[in-house]
Amino acid sequence: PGWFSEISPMWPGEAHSLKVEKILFQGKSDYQNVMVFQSSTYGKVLVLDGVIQLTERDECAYQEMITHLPLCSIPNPKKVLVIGGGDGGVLREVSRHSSVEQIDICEIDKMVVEVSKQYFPDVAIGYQDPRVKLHIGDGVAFLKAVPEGTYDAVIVDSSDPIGPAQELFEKPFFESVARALRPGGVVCTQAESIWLHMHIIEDIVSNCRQIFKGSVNYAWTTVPTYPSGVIGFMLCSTEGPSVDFKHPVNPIDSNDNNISKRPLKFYNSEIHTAAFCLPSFARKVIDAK
Ligand SMILES: NCCCN[C@H]1CC[C@H](NCCCN)CC1
Repeated sequence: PGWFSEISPMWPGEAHSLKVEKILFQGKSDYQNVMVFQSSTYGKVLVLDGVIQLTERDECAYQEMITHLPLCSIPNPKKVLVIGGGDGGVLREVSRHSSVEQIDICEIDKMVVEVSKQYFPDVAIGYQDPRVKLHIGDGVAFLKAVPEGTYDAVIVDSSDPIGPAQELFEKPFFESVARALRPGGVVCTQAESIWLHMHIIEDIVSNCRQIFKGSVNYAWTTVPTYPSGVIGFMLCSTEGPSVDFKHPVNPIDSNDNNISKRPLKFYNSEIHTAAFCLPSFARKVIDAK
């Protein structure tokens, strides 16, 4: 018992804390320290290098939004690639889309997959979908090997720019995503917090505007256990059939066809549209022409 505090140079001077009931796992993979603990009020918690990745109580807000914001914005997603997302939560959400035929996932750290399957079965259930193909490796290398125009959607469910995910925030990676997408294809990336990282977001937006010639939008959601309580996403489309991210064209089917059989806890079409409404200090930077 005691408290876990998420102290990081990425959010100086502040730290979100969770009361710990029991530490369930501690290990060191080839890439990072991995820990799982039972919290008093948020269920089990996954921590990588001291940074909270997900809790059982609020992971729905992140996994549902990062998945359905892109997939509900195009009429008939068939081929989807997940970069990162080793916990399997995004796979669980992608599986709700019956139009999807192929789900590739490229996760660099095998320990994250194994630990999630053991301690977060309701998250890792996504791996049970027969359409899922798991590749353990570096997302940048994976994308280089992908034939041009392969995917309808790419979801970049990364950790933060300090550590293994650093290159997933840089220009060459965005260029390789654009090449792997079909015309009018969409990408959704984890894009930090408007309260903490406006400078990182500014760089990401500027790179995306140069690379993605369709639309480029920033959306955000609330995740109480992420620092500042919010996290954002970059939604971009390649040149081709236009994509209006703010008005979903592909509603989530009824819940009978998804692997987890559980209903959506967070996402709906109103919150989809609302997610793109930004406070003035953020809109000034993000929508700057
Ligand atoms: N599938 C869940 C993966 C979670 N991705 C990230 C985990 C770290 C988190 N830090 C938040 C830092 C402040 N923006 C961002 C999401």
